[in-house]
Amino acid sequence: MEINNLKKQYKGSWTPALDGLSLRVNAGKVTGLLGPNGAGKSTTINILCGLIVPDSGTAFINGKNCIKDTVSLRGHIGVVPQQVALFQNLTAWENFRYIGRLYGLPETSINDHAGHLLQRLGLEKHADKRVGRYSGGMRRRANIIASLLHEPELLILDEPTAGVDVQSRALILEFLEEYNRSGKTILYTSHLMDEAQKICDEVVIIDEGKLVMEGTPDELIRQTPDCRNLEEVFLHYTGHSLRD
Ligand SMILES: Nc1ncnc2c1ncn2[C@@H]1O[C@H](COP(=O)(O)OP(=O)(O)OP(=O)(O)O)[C@@H](O)[C@H]1O
Repeated sequence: MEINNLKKQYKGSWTPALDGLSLRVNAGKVTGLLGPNGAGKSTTINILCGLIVPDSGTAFINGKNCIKDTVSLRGHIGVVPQQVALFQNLTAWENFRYIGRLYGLPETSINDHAGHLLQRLGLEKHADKRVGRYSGGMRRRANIIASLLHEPELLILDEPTAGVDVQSRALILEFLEEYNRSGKTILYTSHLMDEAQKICDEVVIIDEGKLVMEGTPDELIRQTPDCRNLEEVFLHYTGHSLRD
């Protein structure tokens, strides 16, 4: 995945959300897209998914243009948005069957694949409950399953562990590592630096819509004076001022 010189300014906004952002995500790696509030992470993800059109710049996934080839890209990427994107009045099974049909998947493949993922993400006993009755952690896990039904090569997650309990978080991270070991590429955003340091092969730090630093967590920690962990590196490059 490659982004070049992306610029985006929302209508009515004084400052750009993306101000010439360029970055690369290598295939088969877990890459963390990190930045303070308002840095431009969700805007970047939404452009990659074809939900937002940038003012200028390019974005390619597997050689396909994210701005022009949105329909053909859909089969290659799975997206887990910050907000739970499931019907609250339907059960998990009903949601997955509906989403699977939208992707044109055969019924048997939806059943097999969703069944396996429900079990792997600890939801098999709750599959016939309405999603509206799920806890926050269960909703997040169900959201991940929905994004994986079509077995995408690239999985993009926007803060997948925000606001979940320790158990759900541990299971989600373990699952993502396992998914990556099966050869898939993951791009994810988080404000949790210890988590990013643990699971990311590479991290990209952005701020005010621009690239600040990129590299492996170890490289960045070694290169940055007086920093012992990724959180210290992050604060070193993005500063201590609040982004209210
Ligand atoms: N729909 C919108 N209309 C106007 N401004 C927006 C819109 N969406 C985002 N912005 C602004 O664009 C900038 C980048 O926002 P974005 O949501 O991409 O940042 P982020 O890094 O994902 O932040 P967070 O960590 O808080 O989720 C912010 O200043 C935000 O207020």
